[in-house]
Amino acid sequence: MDLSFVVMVTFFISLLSIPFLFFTLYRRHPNTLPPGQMGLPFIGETLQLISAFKTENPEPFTDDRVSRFGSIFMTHIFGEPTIYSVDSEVNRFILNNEGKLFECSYPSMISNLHGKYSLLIMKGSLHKKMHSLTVNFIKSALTRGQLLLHMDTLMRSYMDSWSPKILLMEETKKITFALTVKLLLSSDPCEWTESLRQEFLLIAEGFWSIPIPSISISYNRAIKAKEKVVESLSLVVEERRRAMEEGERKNDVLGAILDEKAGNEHSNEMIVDLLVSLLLAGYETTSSAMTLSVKFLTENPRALSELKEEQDKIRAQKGDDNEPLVWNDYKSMPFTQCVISETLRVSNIVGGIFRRTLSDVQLNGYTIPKGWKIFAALRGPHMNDEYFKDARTFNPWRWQSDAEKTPANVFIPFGGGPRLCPGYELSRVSISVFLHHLVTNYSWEPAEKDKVVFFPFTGTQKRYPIYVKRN
Ligand code: HEM
Repeated sequence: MDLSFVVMVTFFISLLSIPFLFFTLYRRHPNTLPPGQMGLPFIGETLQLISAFKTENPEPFTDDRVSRFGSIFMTHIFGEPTIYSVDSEVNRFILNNEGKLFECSYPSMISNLHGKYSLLIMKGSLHKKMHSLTVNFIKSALTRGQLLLHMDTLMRSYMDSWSPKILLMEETKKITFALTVKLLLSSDPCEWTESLRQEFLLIAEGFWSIPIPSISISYNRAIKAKEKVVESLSLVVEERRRAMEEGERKNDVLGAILDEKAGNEHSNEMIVDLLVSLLLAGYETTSSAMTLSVKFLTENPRALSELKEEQDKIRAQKGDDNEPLVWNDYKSMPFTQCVISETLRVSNIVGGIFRRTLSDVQLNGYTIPKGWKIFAALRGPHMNDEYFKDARTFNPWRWQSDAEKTPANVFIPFGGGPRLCPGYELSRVSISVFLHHLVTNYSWEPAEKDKVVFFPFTGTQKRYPIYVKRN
C-alpha cells in the first residue's frame, strides 16, 4: 500500500479522534480546569500562536487571553490541549517541581531530533548526574581561565575574517558553534567542524516542522542530518576511548564524561546524544542573544556609548592590544551585564518551557489532571509592567536601580530548578567577550532595516545585515 495513503488515513483518523479524546479528558474534570479556548479541531490555536510569534510584537496572543481568562488559561497548541501559564509564581513552582509533579515534555518533533539521552529529554538520576557533571565542568573551565582564552582567540580570528558587509546572525552562529565544539571535544575550527555545523543547521530547521518525514521535507532533511551527526560523533567518541586507554587525557566535556567512574559504562549513543543536546541548546540561543544585544545597542546610542566606555577602560588597562581578557575583567563589566540582562529579558530567547503533569496538580485553585501538557511562558512575567516599568522598552539602566526590587522568580531567562540551563554563565561570558572585541575594535551600522521575530527561533528576520569597519 502507498505510504502516503497510510499517512493520510492515519492523519484523518487522528483528526477525528482528537475532539473525542479532548471531550473525554475535559469531561473528567470539567470544573477544575482553568478557563480558555481550544480553537480548531486538531490544530487548535497553533496557527494564531505561530503568526503572533512571527511578528515583532507577539504579546497580543497572550494579552488577549489573559484579559479574558486570567494568567493561567487553557488552549490547544502543537497537537495537544495545553495549560498556558504567564504567572511568575506558578512558573517557578513548575520548574522547581520537575521530576516530582511535572516532567519535561517537548513536542515530538523536538524530542525526536534530540535523541533519548539528550540532557533535555533524560530523566531521573541519570539526568541529575549528567546535568551536574556538565554544570561543574563548564564552571571550572570558565573560572580556571582556559575557556576564556579560547573565546578570546576564536572571536578575534572570526572577526578578523569579516568582510565589510556581514549577516551578524550568521557570524555569531559560527562563533558560538566553534566555541561549543572546542568546549566539548577540544576541536579547533576546520573543514570537519564546518560540515558538522551545516548538519546542525539542518537539524535546527526541522524543529517546529510536522514530524512526519513523508510529508515534511525539512523534517526529513533534519532526520538525515541527525543520522550523519551521530555517525560522525560516534567515531570521535570511539577514537577518544582508544586514546584514553593509551593514557591520553583532554580537558573537555567528552573527557569529563569518559573520565568519571561509570565512564566506560556509558554507551556511545548516550554520550553522542548528550553532546548533540549541548550543541543544539547552546548554539542558536547564544548567537541570537549576541546579535540582538548589538541590534538593541545600535538603536540605543546612549547605552552603546556607556558600554563602549566601560570596555575601552578594560582594554586600556591591558599591556597590549592582543592581551586576552581574564576572569577578573569579566567580573568588572557591570554595565555590560545590565545590557545582557536587558537583552535576555526583552528578547526572551526561550519563550517558555513544556512540561507534563505526573499526577493531579493544584495550580492557583485549579486541578490540572495527570498527563496534561503545561506551557510555562517565561516571557509573560518578563513583559509585565507590574515587575518591569515600561516592560516593553529596552532599558539596561533598570538593572542598576531595580535589580533588588525584582523578585527572584520573575527574571528567569535560563529557566530554573533541576533543569536550570547548564550554559547560563557560559553564554553570559561569551556575549561579554564578544561585545568587548566588537566595541573596542569595530564600528558598524545596519545595512538594511530588520526586525526581531520570535518563531521558529528568536532572531531577526533578515539575520541582521550590517556594514562593519575595523577602527
Ligand atoms: C542566551 C543563551 C541561553 C538561553 C536563553 C538558554 C535558556 C535555557 C532554558 C530556559 C533552559 C531550560 C529548559 C527547560 O527547563 O526545559 C535551558 C536548558 C538547557 N540549556 Fe540553555 N540557554 C542558553 C544557552 C545555553 C548554552 C550556551 C548551552 C550549552 C553549552 C545550553 C545548554 C542547555 C541544555 C543542555 C539544557 C537542558 C538542561 C536540562 O534539561 O537539564 N544553553 N536553556
